[in-house]
Amino acid sequence: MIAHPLAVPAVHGAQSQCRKASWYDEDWPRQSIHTSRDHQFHADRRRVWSHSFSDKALRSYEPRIEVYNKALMDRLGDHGGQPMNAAKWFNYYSYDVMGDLAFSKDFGLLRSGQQHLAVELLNDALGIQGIKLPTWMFRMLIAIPGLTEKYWRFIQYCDEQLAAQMAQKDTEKPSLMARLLAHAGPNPSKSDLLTLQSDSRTIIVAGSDTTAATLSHIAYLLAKNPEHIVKLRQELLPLMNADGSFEHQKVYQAEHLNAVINEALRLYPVPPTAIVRKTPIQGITVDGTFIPGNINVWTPQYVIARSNDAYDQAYDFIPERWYSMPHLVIELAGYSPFLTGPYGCIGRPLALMQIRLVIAATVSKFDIGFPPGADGSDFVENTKDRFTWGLAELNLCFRPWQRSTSNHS
Ligand code: HEM
Repeated sequence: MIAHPLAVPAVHGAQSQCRKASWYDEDWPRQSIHTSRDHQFHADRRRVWSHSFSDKALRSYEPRIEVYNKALMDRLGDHGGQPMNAAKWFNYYSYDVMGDLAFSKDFGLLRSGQQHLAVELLNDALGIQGIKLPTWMFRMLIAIPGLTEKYWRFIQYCDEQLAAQMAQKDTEKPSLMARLLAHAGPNPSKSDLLTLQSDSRTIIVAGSDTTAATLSHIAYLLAKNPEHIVKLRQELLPLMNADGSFEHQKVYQAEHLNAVINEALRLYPVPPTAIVRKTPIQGITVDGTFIPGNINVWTPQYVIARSNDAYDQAYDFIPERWYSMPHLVIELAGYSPFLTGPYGCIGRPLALMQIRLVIAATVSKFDIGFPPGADGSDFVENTKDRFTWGLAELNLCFRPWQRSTSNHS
């Protein structure tokens, strides 16, 4: 582990010779855009995926996302300001959005309010991976019949989503998976099929879990620091449409909104710790220290975020450090919540669009606070690092708020 801000560009930057470590082989022979360790295979796969994240594609997703955004606001409102597990509802929201965009399928979690088998399986599967066993031990464990049944049921579930998508002929709503299938052609080879199955799993995990965790942490931080809800409203309400909705085009440059998201991702990055890379044979040098070749390294964003070498007042939630108080960022190179370089998050623009629109809608409709006597410490203390975050219950009150009912905010 190298908890040094300058290790981030050295290990993950565009010029770095470090490559994905054997941890990514856990699913071999399946390899996706995320798990492939073959540089050329990965670059080719990324090219295929990139069409789904163009500006044009993103614009076409916005009305689809808006449907789930409205449903989420309805659900937050249904509780009438009483305590509710916000992490659960953000999870349902991000899973519904992922189902629609990735598979043209409405999973209906927000509508039904019922835990979906897939979310349960996803949590169980990530729980097993979160133990972070050495790859050989993990592969041995999952080969023992019955021991890791839930893990295999999740893999099977992802394969079924792909099969359903393959069976679907024409759809009015193009999906990420349909684009990947179109590229593979009508009769994908056995290895193409393995890749598509693995990509299906990547979409389900990367496309929902990360966004839900970030929304939950932002809501927690806003409940703890309500002065930033006031500040967000001052910035966002002038950008709101007459019907109370927001357009991404109008809010994507809102500096305090972006700063709140940046600061939440600094304090609670996903994944928080281990994005493991293998150093090149000749080794690397970080701030004058030589790191030998052929070893596993990672640069824990969670730890670097709390380092005084990287940030002034490192433990404090100060969104302004990202625009009007840049002196509070001592070493910017250490901040990389979506990673940079060849393996950086391809879903970044989609994730940011969803988060901006949900936060704008939430603060324009609700005050966010903790139930009486609570301060949210249960949430942070019981949330676990299991590659992404295994979120604990986040009990929050969303009290309806309207501009006319408040004097100052
Ligand atoms: C706040 C939300 C998100 C955060 C913080 C985030 C962060 C990251 C990070 C740090 C990585 C590198 C992981 C590694 O190398 O093991 C990554 C990779 C990836 N992310 Fe995201 N992500 C988010 C949302 C999304 C969404 C919505 C999608 C959409 C499907 C997505 C798709 C991917 C994919 C496909 C990769 C693998 C890219 C590659 O290896 O070339 N992510 N993400």
